[in-house]
Amino acid sequence: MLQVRNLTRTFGDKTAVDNVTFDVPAGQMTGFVGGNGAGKTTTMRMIMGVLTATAGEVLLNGSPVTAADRSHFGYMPEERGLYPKQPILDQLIYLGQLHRMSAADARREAMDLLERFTLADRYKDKLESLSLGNQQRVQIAASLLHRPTVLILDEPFSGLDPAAVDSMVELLRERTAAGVPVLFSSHQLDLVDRLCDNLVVLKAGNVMAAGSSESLRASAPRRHRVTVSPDAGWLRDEPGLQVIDVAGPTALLEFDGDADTQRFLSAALARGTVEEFTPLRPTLSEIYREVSA
Ligand SMILES: Nc1ncnc2c1ncn2[C@@H]1O[C@H](COP(=O)(O)OP(=O)(O)OP(=O)(O)O)[C@@H](O)[C@H]1O
Repeated sequence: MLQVRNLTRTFGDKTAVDNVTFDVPAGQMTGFVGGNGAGKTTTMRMIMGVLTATAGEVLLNGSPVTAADRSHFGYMPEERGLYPKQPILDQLIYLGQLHRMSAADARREAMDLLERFTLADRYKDKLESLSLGNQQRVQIAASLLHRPTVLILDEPFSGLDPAAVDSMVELLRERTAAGVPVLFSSHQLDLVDRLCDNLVVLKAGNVMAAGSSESLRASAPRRHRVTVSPDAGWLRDEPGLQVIDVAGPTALLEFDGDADTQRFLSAALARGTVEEFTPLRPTLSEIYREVSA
């Protein structure tokens, strides 16, 4: 487990990251979301040690993370840093060797990753000859090559077509299942919904919500959709709930924390027919919108 504890970073008199605390559990994918300038990249840079923290610390399995630990991390930085003029495979092998892989192992792993990203036949090509999306696939291969113990990925999905997103998702799921903590930032909330076991929401350098998807969903407002007849007008006067929206016989209700939904259902049945009474599970993107509003 990777733990971020009270991380803070100031630039002059601006606090970009302000006392940020969250966990990236082993074997889970943690989505890191927040608007432009929220502080995601700055936090990831501090986790990787490429930027010093003004305060706070990063722990790996309970101990302060060391340079040796970090050398086993996989990092996909915001500023993609490969060499445009070098052939793809050569530079992947070189990067693997920097992580103490043998040339043969690095070649095997690199070709396997290129295969999965349908780039195997381009292995001799210079990086700059690839489309931007394909360059991005090579960047991903570079961060996964040495079988990292922790993955820190800054916007790994940006610029990928749906097929590449699927390959990336499959790869990340494999690594996660093998026990690797994965933290990735994204503005693509549909992907975050699809992938995340955990979510961290940052706004102006502060954590607005953090935790497992289940706990965040459980602590979100309890909403139900109800369809009643002959009319839904009486709902507005019902205690213990707010009517968020009404369209004809169907209403979106938000119950107070301690309200008894079964008592409400009995009351509704006493007034007529209840066609539908459905608890709504909020999506992570709805939770994100709620907490960062
Ligand atoms: N080197 C720097 N010098 C001064 N300010 C910086 C520096 N790096 C980041 N900042 C500021 O810190 C804040 C957080 O930026 P950061 O890049 O971490 O946000 P982000 O959440 O990754 O945003 P985006 O989604 O747009 O990539 C911003 O206001 C940014 O301008």
